[in-house]
Amino acid sequence: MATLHHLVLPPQLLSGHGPPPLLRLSRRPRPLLHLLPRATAATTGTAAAVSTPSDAALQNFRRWISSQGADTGAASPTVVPEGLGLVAARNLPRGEVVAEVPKKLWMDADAVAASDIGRACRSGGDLRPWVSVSLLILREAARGGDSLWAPYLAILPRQTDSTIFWSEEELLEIQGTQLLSTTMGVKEYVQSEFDNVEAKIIGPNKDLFPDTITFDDFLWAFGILRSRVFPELRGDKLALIPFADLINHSADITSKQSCWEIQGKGFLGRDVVFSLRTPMEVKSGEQVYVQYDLDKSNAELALDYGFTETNSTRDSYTLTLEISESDPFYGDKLDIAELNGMGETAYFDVVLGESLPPQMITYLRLLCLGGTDAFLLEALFRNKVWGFLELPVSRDNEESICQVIQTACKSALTAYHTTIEEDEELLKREDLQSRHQIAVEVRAGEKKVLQQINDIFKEREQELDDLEYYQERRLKDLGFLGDNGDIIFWES
Ligand SMILES: C[S@@+](CC[C@H](N)C(=O)[O-])C[C@H]1O[C@@H](n2cnc3c(N)ncnc32)[C@H](O)[C@@H]1O
Repeated sequence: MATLHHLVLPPQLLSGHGPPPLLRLSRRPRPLLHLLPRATAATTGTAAAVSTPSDAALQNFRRWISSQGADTGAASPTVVPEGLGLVAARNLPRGEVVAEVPKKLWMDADAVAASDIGRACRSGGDLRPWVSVSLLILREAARGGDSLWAPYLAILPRQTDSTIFWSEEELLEIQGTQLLSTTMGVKEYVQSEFDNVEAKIIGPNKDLFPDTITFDDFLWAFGILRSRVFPELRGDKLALIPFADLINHSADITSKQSCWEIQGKGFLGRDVVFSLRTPMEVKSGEQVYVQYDLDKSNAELALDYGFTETNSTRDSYTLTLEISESDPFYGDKLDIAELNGMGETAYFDVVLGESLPPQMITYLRLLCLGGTDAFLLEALFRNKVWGFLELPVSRDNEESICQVIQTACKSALTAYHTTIEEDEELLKREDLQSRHQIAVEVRAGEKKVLQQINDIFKEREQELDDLEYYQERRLKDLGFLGDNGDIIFWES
């Protein structure tokens, strides 16, 4: 039987009245974040309610970046509605270099290796690049003014509106969403990585990490990387690039062309720089923007960066389909799925206003195959069955995929605590706080996609009598069935 997962709120978020907390006698560790002085003023209004650095910190950062050999004359870090951003210091034609940041300023694996935590990170075994760069950020923050990066660390935000930083109360606004489940999954993953580095690196190296590093500190570093690393610089290439990472996102930029490159400069090209270019012409005094990622859904934007777009192509829902182990044909179905590049579980991202992903219906037909259609699962058909499943197999099979999906969509829709109409009313309000707005946009988007999927299969259910099924196609192929559906006998 096909199963389609919808995601439920973890019990601790369903009620504000859990069991009384256990009394702990240990001192609550003081988070390292107090060492990070991104300052005071909070921007309000339609944009994110983010804190912005003091004038002094910003001036200090500007002085530092140019004194370190970065070429940043084309744009200036400035307070903008999105927090900090880069504002053009002169008219910039499309493709003009906005900044060149030398490698010695990047916070990346090489910087970790060259730093005083390099040896500890190496001895910690196979640390993921983001984990070791996070430790570098935290270590450098703890070194205060002694750190090369102190002026940069001082202007980093303490938080973004990413859902990883939301309170339990704020998370209640995304009850029932896939975003909630992903957020909780990411936090659990970060927690397990934290437990590992705490045991292997932080604990045994008190000389390097004399201040307590809490999970919140580590989550902050993770959030900084997640929101500021250019998407193509992930994995081993992961690097935080001061100054270049101040560039904000605009939905108006739809070019797929990359806005940056890594270049060799100077004698024999030995001086490696990160070169950021403007994807659009920008007038002096205007903010330079880029497109962070055209393929991310609103839920992904909310999780990674803490904002969403009103563009409906960002609304999506991931259907998870799986061949149940209790299915009497489990082995055969799995074999067929694997032969066709799929597995026991398949994920399909359905986007609002777009047709269903290729192979979704084929996979669904496989999941629901049974009864008198089960002969198609026999070894004899193994190499052809996927092709057969691309078209309707039988009325029973097609009816059951329609019902499975409609039941699953309806069940997923009941997990949300508001209707699409209620969400749309809320979105008309101008006083919505940024996190509330993100929550409403994501949950409304998910529900619209679920509704769309439900409607597609409801409509299909009405058409079951008009579809052509495997047996008819087969008879036609063999020349036994006329176009109007009558059986052709040799005698006639
Ligand atoms: C790469 S940083 C850009 C610099 C950042 N604004 C700062 O103050 O340091 C990405 C973060 O900027 C903010 N941001 C960027 N583009 C935005 C947008 N279009 N709307 C709202 N916030 C945005 C989000 O907080 C995001 O996580």
